[in-house]
Amino acid sequence: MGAVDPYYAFKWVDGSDLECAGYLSVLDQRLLPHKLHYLDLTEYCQVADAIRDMVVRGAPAIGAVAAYGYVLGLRQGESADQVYRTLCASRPTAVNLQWALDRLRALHEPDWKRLLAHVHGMVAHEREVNKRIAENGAKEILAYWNKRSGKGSSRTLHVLHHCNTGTLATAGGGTALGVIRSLHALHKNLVVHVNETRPRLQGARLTCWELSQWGIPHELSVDAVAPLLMAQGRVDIVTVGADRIAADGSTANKVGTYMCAVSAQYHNVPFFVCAPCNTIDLKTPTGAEILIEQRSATEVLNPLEGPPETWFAPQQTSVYNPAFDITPPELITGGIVTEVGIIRLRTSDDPAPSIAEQLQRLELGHAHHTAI
Ligand SMILES: CSC[C@@H](O)[C@@H](O)C(=O)COP(=O)(O)O
Repeated sequence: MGAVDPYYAFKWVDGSDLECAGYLSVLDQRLLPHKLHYLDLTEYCQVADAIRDMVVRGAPAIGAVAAYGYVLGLRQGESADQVYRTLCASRPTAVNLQWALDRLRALHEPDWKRLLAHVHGMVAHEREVNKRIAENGAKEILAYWNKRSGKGSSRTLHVLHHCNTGTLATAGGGTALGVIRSLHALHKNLVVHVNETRPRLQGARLTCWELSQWGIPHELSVDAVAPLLMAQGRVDIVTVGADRIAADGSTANKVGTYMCAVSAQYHNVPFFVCAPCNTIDLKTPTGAEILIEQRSATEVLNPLEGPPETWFAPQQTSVYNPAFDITPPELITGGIVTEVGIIRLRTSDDPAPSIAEQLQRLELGHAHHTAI
């Protein structure tokens, strides 16, 4: 899958002279699918605001963008601690953000230009990681599909996807959507059922847009339709991304993921989580310790930010708006697709080694494989 998209979620633009030392260009995802508009960020607080306001979103993308924000902060002469704290607080659930900032801070590198070179390296690595996730996931799902429907079967493969996990959400070609894209290259007869993903509609606005850019057939439904689609036998597999995976496999992802996983298990549909290894947070033992970001009531009550007559509910309505939910490991029946291979989750009738053990083994195997 060597396709290059005509758009990007973020890009560092080098300065041409001493007046302009370079800046971070980010696609304003709030305006999609109607407008492709890029913002130029030169200060770390602008980066923190862009992450908080979801100009840029998606766990791996905000990790990379925060890393560039850290460089901008040091270039401004701000203290490393201050920049770290501000960026870390911008969105708390996705571990990639903290992971990237921890790595940069640990370098104790005062020269922003050297740090910038380091961040470019991290982003290039993430791009490779995305490619491998896409390859591993497509291979795994195709093997499952061939077994189920007969090798070479031209039957349509129906994939359900929640939220957005494509180029827009990552530093490369995507996680779960990257898998779908690779799968589509191998098995043309594929349809993606896209959940609209209330309240911010990442599925409707972003995933449908990316799938149409890529020429992949898709159909949009409101989130609550997912269990019915499964009951009707119209979903063969579910693939989602992840914002943080605890040591026991519990997965924080966009709210609505858990509903899909419960339903997938009930209907015997394999459920795959696709994520880079740096989304696995072995320091967090279970899902109960994952901090779930709470977002504003406005997102639910008045998403168009219009006059009172366009509000979706009475103005005083009290709102609970968690951005993510937690899917327990026993519901991740397909496994976790990473760049080093597939992690199998412990189920009651199929005990598997811990995630830490599997990760270590897969990483060793991967290092061996790439060395030869
Ligand atoms: C590629 S990443 C997985 C997740 O980051 C994605 O599915 C998701 O939940 C994004 O949430 P968002 O709130 O849009 O940042």
